[in-house]
Parts: sequence; structure tokens; C-alpha cells
Amino acid sequence: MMRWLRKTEKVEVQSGADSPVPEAEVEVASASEETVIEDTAAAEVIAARAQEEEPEKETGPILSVKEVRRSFPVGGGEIQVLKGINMEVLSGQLVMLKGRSGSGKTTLLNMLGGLDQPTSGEIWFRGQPLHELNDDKHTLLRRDQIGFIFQAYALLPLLSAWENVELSLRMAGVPPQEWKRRVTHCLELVGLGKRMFHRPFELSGGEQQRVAIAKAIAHRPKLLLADEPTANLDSQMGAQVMAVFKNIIQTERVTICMTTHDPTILEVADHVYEMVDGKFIG
Ligand SMILES: Nc1ncnc2c1ncn2[C@@H]1O[C@H](COP(=O)(O)OP(=O)(O)OP(=O)(O)O)[C@@H](O)[C@H]1O
Repeated sequence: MMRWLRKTEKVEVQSGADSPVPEAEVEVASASEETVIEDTAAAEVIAARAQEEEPEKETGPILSVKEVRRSFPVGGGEIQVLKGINMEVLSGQLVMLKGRSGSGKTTLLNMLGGLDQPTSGEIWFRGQPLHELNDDKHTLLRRDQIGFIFQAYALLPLLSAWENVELSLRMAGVPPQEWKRRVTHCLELVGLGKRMFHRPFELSGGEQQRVAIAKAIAHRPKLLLADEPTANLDSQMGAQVMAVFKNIIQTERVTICMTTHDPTILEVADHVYEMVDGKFIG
């Protein structure tokens, strides 16, 4: 059973009866602690911590895409994959790109994350022209402001959930004294407070994907890009991942843009773009 609740409540994510973790709690940043705090000084510490953990809410578009085209050289000619894409993603939205295999979803997602450049057109991310930045600036921007989630989780198999998340903080240049609290916070946020020291092979697919989410948000990105994040999961685990996405949009003030083939999860999106042969329809 899954509920999406106000910030001061808990979100319960209940997995199957045969799951190693019958019930995982996804706690919304320190909120449950508020109910048991009687001491004023302690309450102030908790409130300060919650404020620190929850970045300011931004308003307006975080991403603007204008007439983006992308073609690739193939053989002696070229293939046009994106044929004039226009889109706007507002801060705090969950936006989905749906479409048949080969329609161009991943090609667009790569461009939104600065992994590839349009052949023509513009992509603006928080006021910065991604289409004009050089490789070094793209790398810095990705490191600081963008998180990626992939269909195949992309976790390091010999590292525990904790170590996987910690690694992303190291790579983002976050000071070591912040690692412990941030790793704990992120893993609790995705409902894995009790499985922090398991390695990927000791976790279910849904749990591995939730570790990947914790890893992707650890450095506090503004934008999370997810390529088919539920494609390898059954419907219940897929729903858990979507519940976590909804939760982190509220608590981490992140904006999410994801691709999907799965019609059952479209209803939780704030906006759905349907792509057909390199263009949006409808
Ligand atoms: N580097 C490249 N060189 C040549 N063709 C490419 C390149 N990258 C993508 N394509 C082609 O662009 C088209 C769109 O690919 P893309 O991966 O964006 O589709 P998709 O909608 O994400 O598909 P799927 O749902 O299967 O992941 C495909 O026909 C693919 O072969």
C-alpha cells in the first residue's frame, strides 16, 4: 500500500509479503521527529536541520528547450533523430517522455543532461545555455546540479548501499564531514534505513533502484534525469520508485524528467510529452 502525504507525515511503502523487508518507511525529512519534540531547544535544532536539508523552492522553468534538432552521421549520409523539440519543465515537476522504442527519448534526455549537444536549437537550464557550454562546463554543471538514474541501476557491485552513495558525495567534492549525515538521510529517504550496509546483490531490483536514487540525489542536484527507471521492475516495485520520486520532489526540491514505456505510471506525472519519430505530438 502506498500513500503520498503531506510533508509532516510519513510515506509508507509496503513491499510484497515475500520481500526481505515487508515494510519500509520513507520518512519525510525529520518531520516525524516534530511530534515527539517537547524540548524547545531540541525543536530548534531539528527545525534548523530540516531547513538545511530542504533547499529553497524555485519558481519558473528550470529547463527550456527550443526547436532542438539532432542528427547523426550514418554511412555516407545522416539520420535525423530529433526534429524540432520544444518543451518547458517547471521547477518541482515530474515530467515524463513516452514513446515507442527508437522515437528519440534517450537522445533528448542525454541533451537535457548536457551529455550530448543539439545539432541546432537551444537548451536553457536554470538560465544557462547548455547548447553553448564547452565540455568542462558541462562536466561541472552535471557534477553540481544534475543527477542521473538508469534502467540498469549502475551501482558498483562490490560496494554496499552506503558506500555507493558516499562515493557520489566524494566525486561531487562534498566535504567529508557531511558524508555520514547526508548518506544516512538519503538512504532513509528512499526507505532503505535498515539495509544501508547490504551490497547490490543482496537487494531486490526495486531496492537497488532506490539506492541508485539515493546516490543520484546525494549531492543535492536540482534536476534528476531518469532513463526508463522502472523498466526492469514489476508493477509494485515500479510504484515504489514512483512514490519515492514524488517524495523527493517535495523534500529535496528536485525536478524530475524521465522516459518510460509504462502506461501504468503516467498518471503520477505532472506533464507527459509523447514522442513519435523525433517530434512531440498532442
Ligand atoms: N550516436 C548515434 N548514431 C546513430 N544513430 C543514433 C545514435 N544515437 C541514437 N541513434 C538512433 O536514434 C534513434 C533514437 O534512439 P533513442 O535511443 O533516442 O530512442 P528511444 O526512444 O530512447 O528508444 P528506447 O525506448 O528503445 O530506448 C534510434 O533509431 C537510434 O538508432
